Amino acid sequence: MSAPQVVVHRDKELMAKAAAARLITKIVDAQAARGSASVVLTGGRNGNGLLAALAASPARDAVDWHRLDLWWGDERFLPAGDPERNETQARAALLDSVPLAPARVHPMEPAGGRFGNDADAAAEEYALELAAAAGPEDHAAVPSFDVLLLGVGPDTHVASLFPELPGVYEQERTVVGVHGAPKPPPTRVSLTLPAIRAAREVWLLAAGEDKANAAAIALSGAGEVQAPAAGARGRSRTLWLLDEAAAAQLPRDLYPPASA
Ligand SMILES: O=C(O)[C@H](O)[C@@H](O)[C@H](O)[C@H](O)COP(=O)(O)O
Repeated sequence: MSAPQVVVHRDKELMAKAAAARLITKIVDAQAARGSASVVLTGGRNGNGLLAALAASPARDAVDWHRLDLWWGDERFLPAGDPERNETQARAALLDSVPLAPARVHPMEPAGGRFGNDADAAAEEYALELAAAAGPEDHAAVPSFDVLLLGVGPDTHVASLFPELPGVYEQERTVVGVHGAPKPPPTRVSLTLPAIRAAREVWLLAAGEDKANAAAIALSGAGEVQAPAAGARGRSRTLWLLDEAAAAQLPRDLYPPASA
C-alpha cells in the first residue's frame, strides 16, 4: 500500500478545479495506455464539486467518454431518482452532460428496486457485478480501478465506512449494506476497505475547516477502525487533496504549499 501524499490548494474551489484537471489527465493517460479507464465516484459536496468542475473544464472532452467505466464507492439506499442519491447528484453535476456508454455506468441498486428495501441484497449484487468486471490480473474481486475518489467526513469516514461500525471491520466482502449510519440516510451500500485498496490510486478529497481534525487524525497514523480514512490506500498512490482550511492542523512538514 502506498504512503499518503498531500497536496494543498488555496480554497475548495481551486481544489475542485485542480482535482478535475488531475482526473482528466489520469483518465486520458489510462485510455492511451490500456484503451479504457475505470473511476469510482464518491458522494458529498467535494465529490460533486469535482464533477461539476470537470463538467466546466475546457479540457473536458479530451476524455473519450465512451471508454470510461464509472462505479460508486457508496450510495445512499434511497429510491431511484431521489435527489439525495449519490447517483442523482453525479448525473446532475456531470454524467448527464457527457456521452458515456450507458452499459459502462454502474450505479448501485436503489431502494424499491430489484431488491426492494434489502440493502444487503443490493450490496451482494454489486459485489457480483464488480467480480464479473474483474480480470485475471486484478486484485480482490474488483476491477483495477484507475482512480477511486473518496470524500472524507469530519469523523474520518470514507464511502459509508464509519468509525467503529461493522463495515470498517469487513476484510472479506467487497461491498456491504450499512445500517444505522450516523450520516443520514442511515441505510447505505458501501465498498469495503479491501475493495478500496484494490484501486491503483485512491484520492481523498477534503475541503473546509470542518475536515481539519479528520485530516490530522487520519494522517497521523491512526488505525483504520477508529479512522477509516487512514485505511484508504491505493496500490500505487494515495493522494490527499485538501484546501488550506482542511490542512490547518497538519504538521507543516507533511506538505509544501501546492498553489499560491
Ligand atoms: O454518501 C456520502 O455522503 C458520501 O459518499 C460520503 O462519504 C461523503 O463523501 C463524505 O461524507 C464527505 O462529504 P462532504 O464532501 O459533503 O463533506
